[in-house]
Amino acid sequence: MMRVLYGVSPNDIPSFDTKRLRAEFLIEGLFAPGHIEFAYTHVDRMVVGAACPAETPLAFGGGADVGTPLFFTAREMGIANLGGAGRIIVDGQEFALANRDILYVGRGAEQVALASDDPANPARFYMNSVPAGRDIAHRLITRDEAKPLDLGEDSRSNRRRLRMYIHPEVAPSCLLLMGITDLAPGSIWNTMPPHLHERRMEAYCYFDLAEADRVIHLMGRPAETRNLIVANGDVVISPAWSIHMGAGTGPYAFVWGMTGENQAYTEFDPVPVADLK
Ligand SMILES: O=C(O)C(=O)C[C@H](O)C(=O)CO
Ligand SMILES: [Zn+2]
Repeated sequence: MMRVLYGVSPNDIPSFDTKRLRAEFLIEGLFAPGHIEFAYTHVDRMVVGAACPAETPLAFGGGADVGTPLFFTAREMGIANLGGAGRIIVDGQEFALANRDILYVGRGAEQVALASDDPANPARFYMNSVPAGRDIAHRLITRDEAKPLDLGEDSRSNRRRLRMYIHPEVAPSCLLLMGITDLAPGSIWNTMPPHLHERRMEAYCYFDLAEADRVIHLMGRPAETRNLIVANGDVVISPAWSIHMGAGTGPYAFVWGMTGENQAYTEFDPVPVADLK
C-alpha cells in the first residue's frame, strides 16, 4: 500500500506543530536500496515515488493503489535518474538513463522495470505521476536535450541553472511539467523570487545534499510562513496556495514537478521578499 497525504487547508497551518507540518507536507525515506516506494497525494493526485535497484531490477505496473486496472490506465509519469547509470524497460522498450536524464512514460504502459548498470554505483530513480487524458509515446529526454534557463546572481547567492525536460517546448505531456535545477557553486538560494501559482501544485525533491547538510525550505501563505528542514532525498509537497523557496547549508540540487490546470511555466505570481512574514 502507498502512504497517502490527504492535503490540508492553509487556514489550518497556524495551529500545526513541527511534527504535524512535516507529516502533511514532507515525504521522507522514499529512496531505499533495493526497493520501490510510492506516496499518493490528494494534492492534484500527484503520486511521487523512488526506486533504487541494486543487483535485481525492480518493477511495477499494477493499478490497485490508484484504483484502475493498471497504474498507467489513466496516468502519465516522469522518471528522473539522480544516481549512477541505469535502464528503464517499458513493455519491452529499453531506455538508457545517465545521471540527470528523465524518461517520460505515457498513458497505457503495462509494466515498467528499473535497473542499475552497476550495483556499486546504483541508479536512483525519482518519479512524479499525474492523471492523463491521452496517450503520448514514451520518450527519453537527456540532460543535453532539456531547455536550460540561467537564473540569479552570484552577488545574491542564488545563481542556478534550471533545465526543463517535460515541457510543451521540449517533450509534451498531458499535464505534467518536470525539470531539474542545479545551484552554482557557492549559491545557496533556490526559487528566487518566491512565488505562488494558483493553478498548479508543485513537488520538490532535494538531492545531491551531503548527509550532514539540510535545505531549509520555506512554505505557507506569504503572511504566515513556516519552514521544513529537509534532508537528501526528501520530497516537499507545495500546494497552490504556498510560497516556495529555500536555502541549503551545503551544495544541493532539486527536481521540481508540477501539475494542475495548465502547463504555463511562466504563469506565476512573485511575492516580494519584504512582504513575507
Ligand atoms: O530555482 C528555481 O527558480 C526553480 O527551480 C523554480 C521551480 O522550477 C518552480 O518553482 C517553478 O514554478
Ligand atoms: Zn513554483
